[in-house]
Amino acid sequence: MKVIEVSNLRKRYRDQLAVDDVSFTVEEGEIFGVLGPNGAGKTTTVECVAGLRTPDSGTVRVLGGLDGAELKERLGVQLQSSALPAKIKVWEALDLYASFYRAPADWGALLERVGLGDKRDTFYGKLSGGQQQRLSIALALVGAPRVAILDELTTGLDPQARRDTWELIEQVRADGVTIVLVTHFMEEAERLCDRLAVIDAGRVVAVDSPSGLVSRAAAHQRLRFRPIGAFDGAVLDALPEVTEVSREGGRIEVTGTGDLLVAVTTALASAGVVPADLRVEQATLDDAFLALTGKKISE
Ligand SMILES: Nc1ncnc2c1ncn2[C@@H]1O[C@H](COP(=O)(O)OP(=O)(O)OP(=O)(O)O)[C@@H](O)[C@H]1O
Repeated sequence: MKVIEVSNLRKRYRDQLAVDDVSFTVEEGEIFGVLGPNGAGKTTTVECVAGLRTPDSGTVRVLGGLDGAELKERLGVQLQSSALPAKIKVWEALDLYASFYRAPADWGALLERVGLGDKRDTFYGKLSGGQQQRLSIALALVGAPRVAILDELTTGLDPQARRDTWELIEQVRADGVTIVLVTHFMEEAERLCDRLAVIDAGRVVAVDSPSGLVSRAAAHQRLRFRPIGAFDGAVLDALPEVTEVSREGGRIEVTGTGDLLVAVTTALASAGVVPADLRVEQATLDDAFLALTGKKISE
């Protein structure tokens, strides 16, 4: 079931065209990434999805067409700008946010879940960056939403806090919440997202799984090995994944697409050839992004 349908979305701020033509759909239960460099139009797009901005044109349908109060009940949003006053205590923030919903989650349990059980009475201003981020995730979830939009979830966090947050997001998804994750971190996108929309300059340049993007955009992967056994290049030439087989001294170099490693190793095994010193130069999501947009994403 599609929980979000965005079609031909367009949004201009005075002389700045922020979102030019964005379309994508999000399936129930997936972690859907919106990936792009700074200023690509990601935040504007998700603000339109959340009903916080009105698009100039195009349509957004969430959960079959909810809007207004119904939409707010079902959608949890964590935006980059949602800073709280320094003097609000953790429990007060949760209690306040819970009061906005007809059927809120048990925020005590949520607090434990985000690892802030012992910070109930701490002022927001006294929390570390990672703890503030965790609280903002708890606040996005306090209405027990079916869809959560999380914008730049781990920006500014150290690597450990970032990994902890990723684990938390996976648990939230396991509970059946559909998640839209705005990010410009490739590692985060690769690790968490089932599918991604790559956005550049207000346009969607591709929608696919991380591995699909990698194999689609970064067409050429390369394998190198030293064959042990009687090697005949024709065995590999015949594979649809293989584009080229070349020899360099005693080493073989194979370029190709798709599941090249599996295809080549399987074919070699059936031909009785052992690929010694096998090296794989795997394309990454960074390569895919570069191939799709012509630029490197800034971290
Ligand atoms: N309220 C606003 N008024 C005017 N221009 C805006 C406003 N918000 C965003 N913009 C501009 O619209 C473009 C898209 O911004 P947006 O915040 O949607 O991108 P983004 O991909 O989320 O970037 P970032 O990761 O830096 O937040 C940018 O050029 C930005 O400067």
